[in-house]
Amino acid sequence: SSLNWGYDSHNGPDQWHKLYPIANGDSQSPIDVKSGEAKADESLKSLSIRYNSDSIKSLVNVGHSFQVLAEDKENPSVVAQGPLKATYRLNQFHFHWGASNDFGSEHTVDGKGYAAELHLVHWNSDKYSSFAEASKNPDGCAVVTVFIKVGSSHPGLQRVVEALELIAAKGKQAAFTNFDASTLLPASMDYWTYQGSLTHPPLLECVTWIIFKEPISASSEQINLFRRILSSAEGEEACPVLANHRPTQPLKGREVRASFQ
Ligand SMILES: CCOC(=O)CCc1ccc(S(N)(=O)=O)cc1
Ligand SMILES: [Zn+2]
Repeated sequence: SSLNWGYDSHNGPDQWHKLYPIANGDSQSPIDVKSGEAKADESLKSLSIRYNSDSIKSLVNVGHSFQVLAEDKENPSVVAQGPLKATYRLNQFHFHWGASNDFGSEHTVDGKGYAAELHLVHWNSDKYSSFAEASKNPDGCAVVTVFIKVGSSHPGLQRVVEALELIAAKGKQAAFTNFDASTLLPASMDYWTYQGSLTHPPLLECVTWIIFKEPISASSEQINLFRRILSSAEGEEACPVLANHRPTQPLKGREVRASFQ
């Protein structure tokens, strides 16, 4: 039976390798970004991000987290350029958080964790016909990543966190439209990039990671609303998702490049 993987001691990151041996692979994510060892690469172009608010459709509780789903068939939201050699379509975005605001991000920078981390998940629609197909290839996916630190309330995030009460229980889905995901991006487009994997099962090594250096801010109340997401279904004893971040993985010789000096 497929392990109902999660983030508890009995089904968490240390157990995943039993059903997903790639967990111990050579190109796993997240990693600790050592800023002094990143290679400044002038050939890295600036990112081209075109998000349109009519491609965002719904919000779903997937048990260990929630996802904002994008319609990725016609007039999609896309990312291109930067380290990418193709156009990648937005499939969904989601967040990772921890039990306290002292940690919760998946990637870290020089050992420092943030309170949360936003992942905007895209797939290579020049070469593949779906996320599932793309995820079987090293050039299949691109995840644009934004660190979230605790500070002032984030206006763009407020619509997302207010909608979470509609999908408190595992499996719940709600309409969520007319949302401009670009409001969640930081002002600076400086980023690090490296080749890695999905950060939870199936842990496929299909991701070009693009990590913005500048975090956005969210209030502790907004981040607290993430923790009201339940891994339990309606009618079951409520089990809040207090944390859903994988520990950093060995770099195993991979290079991290920086788009800035
Ligand atoms: C091919 C089926 O794969 C899935 O459904 C997993 C999707 C999945 C998408 C993104 C990520 S993350 N945290 O690395 O951005 C993990 C897993
Ligand atoms: Zn993620």
